[in-house]
Amino acid sequence: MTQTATFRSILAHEPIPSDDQHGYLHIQGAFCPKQQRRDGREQQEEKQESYWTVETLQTALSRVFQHNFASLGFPMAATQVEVLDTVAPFTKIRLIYETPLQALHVLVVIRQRKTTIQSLFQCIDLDEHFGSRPIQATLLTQQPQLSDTIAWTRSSPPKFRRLLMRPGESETLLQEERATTRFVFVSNLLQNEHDADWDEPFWVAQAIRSAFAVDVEVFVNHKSLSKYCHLGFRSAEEAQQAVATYQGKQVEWKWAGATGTEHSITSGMLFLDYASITQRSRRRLVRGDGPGEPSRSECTSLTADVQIPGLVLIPDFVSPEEEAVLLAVLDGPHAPWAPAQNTPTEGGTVKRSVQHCGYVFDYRTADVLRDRSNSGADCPPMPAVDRGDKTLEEYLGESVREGCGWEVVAGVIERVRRTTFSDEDDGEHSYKTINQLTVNRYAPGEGIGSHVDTPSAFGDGLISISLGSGIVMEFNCVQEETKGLRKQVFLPPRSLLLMSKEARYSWEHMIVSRMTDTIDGEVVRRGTRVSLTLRTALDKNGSPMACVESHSFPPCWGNPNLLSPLATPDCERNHVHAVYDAIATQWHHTRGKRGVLWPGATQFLQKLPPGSVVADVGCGDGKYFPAIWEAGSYVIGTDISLPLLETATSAASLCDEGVPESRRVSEPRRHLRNRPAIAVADCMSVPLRTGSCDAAICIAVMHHLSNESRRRRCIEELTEVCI
Ligand SMILES: O=C(O)CCC(=O)C(=O)O
Ligand SMILES: [Fe+2]
Repeated sequence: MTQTATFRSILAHEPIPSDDQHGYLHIQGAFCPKQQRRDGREQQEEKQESYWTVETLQTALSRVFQHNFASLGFPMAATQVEVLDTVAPFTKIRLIYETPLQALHVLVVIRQRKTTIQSLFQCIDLDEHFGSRPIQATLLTQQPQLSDTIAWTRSSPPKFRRLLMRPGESETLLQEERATTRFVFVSNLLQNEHDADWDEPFWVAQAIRSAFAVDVEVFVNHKSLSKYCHLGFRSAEEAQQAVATYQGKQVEWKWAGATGTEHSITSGMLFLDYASITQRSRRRLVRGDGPGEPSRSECTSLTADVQIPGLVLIPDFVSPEEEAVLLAVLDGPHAPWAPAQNTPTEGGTVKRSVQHCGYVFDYRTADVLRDRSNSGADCPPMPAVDRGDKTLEEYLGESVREGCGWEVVAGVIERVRRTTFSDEDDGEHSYKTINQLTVNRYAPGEGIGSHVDTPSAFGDGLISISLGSGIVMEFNCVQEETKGLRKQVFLPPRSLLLMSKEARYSWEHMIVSRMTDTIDGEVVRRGTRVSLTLRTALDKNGSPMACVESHSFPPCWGNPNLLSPLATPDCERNHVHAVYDAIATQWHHTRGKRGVLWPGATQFLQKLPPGSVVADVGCGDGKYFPAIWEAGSYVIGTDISLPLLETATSAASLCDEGVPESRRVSEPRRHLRNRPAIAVADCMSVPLRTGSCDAAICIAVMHHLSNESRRRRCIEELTEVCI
């Protein structure tokens, strides 16, 4: 779960009518039908095309919530259902119940059963495809005067300070309030971090409210329940009073559980501080994006007008024919889209699809995964040209004519490396060290959050080629003097955008998630855009990483085995297989024949019923064969090293010369050893039928497998031959 997502569990963030004792429940999700995309993933229906309106949704939800649906376990009907959003995908719904306790019951049902939007609508026989994610449910506070829309951002040093601000508050006011805002951060909530009862934000909120004995909003997130929370008091004075009273004290948290049982636990020594302002919200204030403020500036299509030093737009960098071939391979049915990854910038996961070549960019850590042999860091190499005597353009032309998609990707990358970009102030530059490609696919409505590409991960010179639909990219200045300045640039299809120097480091770039762009006054509907982002991944010293490339296509990424454990990594080939092949004979004489076995393994073998068939995966020179035979079982041995297996079959291995007495096979069992059943095989793919063995052993093999997915795969294989 990402930082932003954790704040989903904020309690009490919506103003509600002040009248009564009703219970208010917020449910969140995408309450709008989804289309199945070609790649099988879900896509929210485009709002313009959807028949699904606030009214349809309101009617459907009323049917769901104004009945007691036994199948869903809702214990009571809501007295009112309100759709709070006015546009698809309608994410916020408010349910009003007769009493807070009723609302609480429904909350518990939704959370415990992980109720999905699909299951909600299924029960009224709505024949549409909705999301399969659990609904998020939040109980609303009874203190309407406290809440406003609140902006949270990630922590910035000092660690626990967070912003809580109300729209319309001026920066000066916030600055003044800084010392004593009405918002307070409280840490050390628990003496014992693992207090089992304290596991539900609702109880936490209840206990804190009753301990502070004044109306207070409680902001907790699931991950930090045991550690900290934020409190919103009605005034700075009340906050001040609370800080003075509770600083360094221990308090007794008391709450009534779902069944009414009283609970109580003791806090740690509380630490309280006022919440502070973060940069992001400051920027919002500077650029005046609050309610009633002037709306966004219009987009200019020419970078010349935009004037961000280091920003260069080259129209028609790829030809329409090249574009068609590129789209066919990158966005076709076999496009190797990576699994969704977490990104803290966009509230959970990257919504658009992404592919990486060369090195994976990890959105969770905002860093490049430099060790390609780690699990999750495995991705196709950079496609490279192999053009013989042809010029690059001849090679590209031929590849386009023959529809060789990967060759065209490789050729275009090479064209970028050879392009010289000129800069009035700074002379000429080219980016020959490009070693990383990220392909982004933006369906209409999808975008990318505002960011500067991690400077320690990528060098100067970020290049983005747009294919398919054009799009407006927005630039937000983060340089101190001009912070908050914002410019928009239209990136036409087939153009190349270079962000270098100031444009790369002092401006964030983003693509707003929306269905249309306003380009020079005209509203233009977005289509699907596929972009190629080319960058130079850096090592920890800031030098370009090696370019991992291949000119055999398609690069080894037959999706869905993008991270296939089946391919033997070079490190295993060179440092395991080759070594055992080379030392097989010595190994057998110095290790195998000495017959030193692991007691755990021999005990296991002895416990097997006589007559069992045992797979010895990675059997090497058959060191365990005598123990298996001696236990009255049969063995089938496999190993990747033929020389090692040869020693298992050699006369030497079958006679007892040099073998300690205790490891020799007794006379009645000798016949078993005459013809050991062995095969050269990779333990990633054991050539034995499912369930054909009674037991499997795999001794001193696992540590030779160089990543987690390969180790897991080996264990799966072992299990499979025995089921
Ligand atoms: O799609 C683009 O043009 C930009 C992508 C981007 O900014 C990124 O992947 O960091
Ligand atoms: Fe970027």
